[in-house]
Amino acid sequence: MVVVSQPVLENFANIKTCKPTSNIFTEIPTVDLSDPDAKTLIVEACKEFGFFKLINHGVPMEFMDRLEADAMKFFNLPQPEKEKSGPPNPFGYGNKKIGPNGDVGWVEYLLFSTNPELFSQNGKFIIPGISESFWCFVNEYVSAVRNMACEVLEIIADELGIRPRNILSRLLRDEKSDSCFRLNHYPPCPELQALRGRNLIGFGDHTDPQIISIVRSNNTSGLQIALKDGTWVSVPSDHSSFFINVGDSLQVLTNGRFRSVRHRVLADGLNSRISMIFFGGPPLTEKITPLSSIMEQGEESLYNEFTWYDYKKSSYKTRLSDNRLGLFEK
Ligand SMILES: C=C1C[C@]23C[C@@]1(O)CC[C@H]2[C@@]12CC[C@H](O)[C@@](C)(C(=O)O1)[C@H]2[C@@H]3C(=O)O
Ligand SMILES: O=C(O)CCC(=O)C(=O)O
Ligand SMILES: [Fe+2]
Repeated sequence: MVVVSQPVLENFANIKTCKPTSNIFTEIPTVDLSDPDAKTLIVEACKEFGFFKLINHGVPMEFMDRLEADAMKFFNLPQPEKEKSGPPNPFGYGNKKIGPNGDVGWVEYLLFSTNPELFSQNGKFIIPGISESFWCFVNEYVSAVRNMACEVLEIIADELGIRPRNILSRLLRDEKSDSCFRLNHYPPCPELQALRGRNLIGFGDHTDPQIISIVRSNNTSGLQIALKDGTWVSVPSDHSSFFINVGDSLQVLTNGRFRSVRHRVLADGLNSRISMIFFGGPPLTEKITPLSSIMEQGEESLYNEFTWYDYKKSSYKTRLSDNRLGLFEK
């Protein structure tokens, strides 16, 4: 990776670029949630890729369309209007700067907590400048996607022999669940040609710290995942499906059986990309440790014991591409 030279492309100051990859992930594991074989396919995909595509998921298309339209309305506001909802701390509107430690990308975003106490107060949305309708559409979408994420986690529990089967899903349903929701807007970048064949990074490579992330985007591609051998592959977009990422916490809860997927987003030269991601996280006090019901006799945890609070605190001191889990490996 290189940093774009100054002052030629001042707009892109500090935004990284990467070599173009021609690998399209054509064999992307695709799971039909209504298929009786879904459980085997989900578990295989989580072990091999930490990633799969979900179809027939039961989340109404109107929920996605309504939210996407309101999100676009927000991102089309004049810059000073949007800035009324920022800076992110970590919740709120952010532009180019990702997290507190100097990461930047060709992206603007809104980050919300889904914890009711941090989402709204006295019937008012906690982030200023967000309309009532926008707030309702976020709520409607997040509730439906959370339910679907819980169904996936229960299927995983069944297939791995984890008892009780709601041991993972209850972490997302808990009223103190530290889940969050992100709307990302990657504006088109017509100046891309000036980068002489390199790609501009929209959202730099990273793994998600939570248990599970549910990604939905419009029909502009850009998402890439890293395979086990480190090769980057492009995920063809599909606006009616969800893409599911295993997060660091699920890697630990399964004692490394599942793999937390490294992913990134590249900017597009012509089209705007909108993505909506639900990050399913546990309550802050929850211990993130391998589930006893999957451990074989004599098997030891690969990780030192920590709570979600410890992990989150440590994560916010890291740069996006750091190996955050490495700090907790035995
Ligand atoms: C650079 C950072 C942004 C991030 C917090 C962090 O310090 C490291 C993890 C990042 C990440 C990646 C997944 C999600 O988008 C996110 C909300 C999260 O929980 O961890 C972001 C954080 C962020 O943007 O605040
Ligand atoms: O925008 C996307 O598709 C993915 C973004 C992402 O990985 C994140 O917000 O953590
Ligand atoms: Fe991510």
